[in-house]
Amino acid sequence: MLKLSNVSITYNDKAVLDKLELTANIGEIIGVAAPNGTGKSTMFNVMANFVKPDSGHVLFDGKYAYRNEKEELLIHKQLCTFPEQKDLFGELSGVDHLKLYANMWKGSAKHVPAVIERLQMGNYVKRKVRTYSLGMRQRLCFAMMMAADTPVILLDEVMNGLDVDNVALLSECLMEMKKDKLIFVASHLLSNLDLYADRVLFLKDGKFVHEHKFTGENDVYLKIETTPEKYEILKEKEKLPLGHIYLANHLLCIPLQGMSTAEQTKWIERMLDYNEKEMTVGPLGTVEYYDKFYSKNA
Ligand SMILES: Nc1ncnc2c1ncn2[C@@H]1O[C@H](COP(=O)(O)OP(=O)(O)OP(=O)(O)O)[C@@H](O)[C@H]1O
Repeated sequence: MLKLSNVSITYNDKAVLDKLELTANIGEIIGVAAPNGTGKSTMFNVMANFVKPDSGHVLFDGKYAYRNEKEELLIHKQLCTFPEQKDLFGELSGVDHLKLYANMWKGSAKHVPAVIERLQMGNYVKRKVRTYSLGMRQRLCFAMMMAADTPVILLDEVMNGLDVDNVALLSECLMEMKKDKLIFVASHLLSNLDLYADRVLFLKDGKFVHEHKFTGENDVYLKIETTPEKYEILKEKEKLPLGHIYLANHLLCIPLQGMSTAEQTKWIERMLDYNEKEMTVGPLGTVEYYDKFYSKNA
């Protein structure tokens, strides 16, 4: 559906995207994680052709690239980027915004009432946008994208400024929407990505340094909260298994895959002496991979 090939872009002598490769398909939610200023928005801007890469290209449906206006139009009919709050019109109502997006992409606004109902916006959507709170505006931006209902959606910081209930509501909507869409979500709300993403891409130095897939077949780790001092003692006294990692100066992860039950139990018992807060068993999540790639001691 969407393919990036050899995409590079340099700003001020820094390769923000460096020969980036990616293939993504309908039915997927793809999380993109990286610290501020890494290149997530730049990647979306290239996907939407708001920025031309120095080299490489974006291909849709195996045939359309941004080679001319006709192709750009064909792609833009299929792709919607998350509107920014600053692009909303204070003197128009939420309904006006929704109708605008619905008509622009679908040529009809028949589905707008269903969007309003799903996002529980009925009590304020007829008011002028200048009277909305931050969270109300953010929900409207999300609703506009639902109204556009395109097959490809690029969401940059979609959960910004939302309370817990609204994060849960939008997360549910994303899961409902994904069956006939390809959705990208760039977010700093890392554990939220674990809820709905099929895979999370970690961008660093212009490339994806890791792709975390939520396949249900991820490696299982024993995760122990321990101090750097205790970790140093551990390294000396215990022969830690190959593949263990110590994340962000606080979390030791010991791979349990391939160990017998007796061996696994032995490690749990041994770690009781070193554990500071809690000890858990499970796969590494987005937060832990993020620590692995971006914490100061990574
Ligand atoms: N038009 C531009 N001119 C010069 N530098 C730019 C331009 N656009 C982006 N950059 C630089 O490219 C880098 C990546 O920026 P980008 O906005 O893509 O990061 P991001 O990962 O989306 O960050 P954030 O999480 O803060 O939104 C930054 O160093 C930024 O200053």
